Amino acid sequence: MSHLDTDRSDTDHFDVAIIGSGSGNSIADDRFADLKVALFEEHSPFGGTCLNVGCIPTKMFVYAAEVARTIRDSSRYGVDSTLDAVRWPDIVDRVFGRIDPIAAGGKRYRESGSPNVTLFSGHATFTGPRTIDTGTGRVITADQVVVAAGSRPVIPEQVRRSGVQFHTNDDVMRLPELPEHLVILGSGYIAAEFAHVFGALGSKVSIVARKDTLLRGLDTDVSTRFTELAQKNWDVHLNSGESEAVSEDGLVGLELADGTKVLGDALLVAIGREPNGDHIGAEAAGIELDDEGRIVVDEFGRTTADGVFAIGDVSSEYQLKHVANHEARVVSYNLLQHAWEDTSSFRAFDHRFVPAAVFTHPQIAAVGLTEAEARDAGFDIAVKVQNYGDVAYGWAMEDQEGFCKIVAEKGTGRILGAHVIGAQAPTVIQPLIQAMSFGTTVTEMARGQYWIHPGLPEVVENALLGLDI
Ligand SMILES: Cc1cc2nc3c(=O)[nH]c(=O)nc-3n(C[C@H](O)[C@H](O)[C@H](O)COP(=O)(O)OP(=O)(O)OC[C@H]3O[C@@H](n4cnc5c(N)ncnc54)[C@H](O)[C@@H]3O)c2cc1C
Ligand SMILES: NC(=O)c1ccc[n+]([C@@H]2O[C@H](COP(=O)([O-])OP(=O)(O)OC[C@H]3O[C@@H](n4cnc5c(N)ncnc54)[C@H](O)[C@@H]3O)[C@@H](O)[C@H]2O)c1
Repeated sequence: MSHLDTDRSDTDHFDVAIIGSGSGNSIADDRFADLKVALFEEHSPFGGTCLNVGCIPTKMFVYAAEVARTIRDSSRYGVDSTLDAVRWPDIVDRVFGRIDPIAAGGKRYRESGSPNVTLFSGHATFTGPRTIDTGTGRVITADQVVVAAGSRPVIPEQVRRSGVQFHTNDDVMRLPELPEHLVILGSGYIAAEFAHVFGALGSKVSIVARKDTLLRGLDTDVSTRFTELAQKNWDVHLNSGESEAVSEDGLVGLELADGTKVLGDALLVAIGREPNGDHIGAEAAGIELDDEGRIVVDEFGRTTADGVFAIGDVSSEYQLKHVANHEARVVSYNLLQHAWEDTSSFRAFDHRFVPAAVFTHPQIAAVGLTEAEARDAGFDIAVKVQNYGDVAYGWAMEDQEGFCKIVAEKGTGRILGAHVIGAQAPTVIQPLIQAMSFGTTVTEMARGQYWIHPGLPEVVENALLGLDI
């Protein structure tokens, strides 16, 4: 018996407690069949952000937006077509008609299909070390706990107190009608993806960004190109300063620092997401949060409280589902070691080459260091920017927007970063993620394999060959 174990005969005592049914729900698989597990989810629908209000529905909307865009752009290829109508309610039904039953099925499974798991549909709050008020009238204890409580949209105080009606990713995908004019506060992933979705489906889109570029966290060449293209596609207000939410004549929107009013019939707030670690009684549990409200974890996912792990948006600087999934796999394994202080049998998080993609128009994907980060880190680097339009498939697409940029270390030929903007960027970049993860050098990658001709990944091949390493 480890020092974490307590009295197993107590009905309110569990082997493992998991707070959050997003990535947390994947932890208790068949390997946990002999363990008594408590799972907490306060929200309906069940299944967390990615399934219900994040990755999955947004990408289903993005696909519909791509179809609409393809139709609108078809004449440049000699194919004339007209977009007859966008049936927004049918698009919403297609998305949630698929997702809602999956969420309901997931909940049913945890309620009645997995006998070792007890689902508590309430807000979990620590009242002491590994002691949790379930929000359903019971207090439970557990030998080990995983906090997988995710994050929520940041709402600026001036928007909150204005009383102006606004939306977030939680509800904007279920609007009863397609807005004629959507005003978006923010310039990051969510703003870029929803601008594409609503813009392509027919809404006028205004983006209000505090600074001079959209998607500022990305490589400068990518964010600059994206900002230029966004200015052609949408009504973009850069350097807005702090905006106030306003409503006028039945319209809602923002008043920028210079007094300009940007008004439409719906306002979307997308200025980042904050971790939910401040809502779980962290202090009573002995769980430390950092300055940005994230739960502090080590490479094994251990928090500062004995027996308590954390994964995903609540503790990770990467608010990405593939990272939350990876962390869930690692912590799931570590839980089964029934160890805490002796980490010799534990697995560690691998955050070396975390990729990300923005499913906007054009699509964007990145992995590793930006050019500026590589220079700041003191690397002697070679950089190559290869246009989609330089390779045969890019000609076929008449592409004048996309490029693949690779940053590599001179001498060693090590790939330090890759940045793609253009059609299918998240797919085009995957071989570069693989090369970086397995330590394949520029020359090995460029010439150690065939590149299908004339496939789009030839843009990667040519970028590699163009590097002066
Ligand atoms: C619009 C949008 C699009 C996105 N698209 C992508 C994408 O394309 N690719 C990608 O990689 N990532 C994407 N993400 C990010 C991704 O959704 C998150 O990184 C991921 O879902 C985080 O998973 P998680 O398990 O940490 O948290 P969540 O999935 O948020 O799960 C946390 C759960 O815990 C519950 N909970 C919280 N506190 C308590 C409590 N005290 N008691 C009981 N229950 C509690 C919450 O209700 C929630 O269901 C997107 C996010 C958004 C918002
Ligand atoms: N495809 C994907 O993987 C995907 C898609 C959507 C969301 N996500 C995840 O969700 C996270 C949150 O997305 P997001 O777009 O809300 O945040 P974000 O961090 O991507 O971008 C937020 C933007 O809002 C700006 N901002 C901050 N405060 C502001 C204010 N008061 N007024 C105006 N602008 C302000 C910031 O400068 C930043 O550019 C992302 O960082 C990402 O990790 C991922």
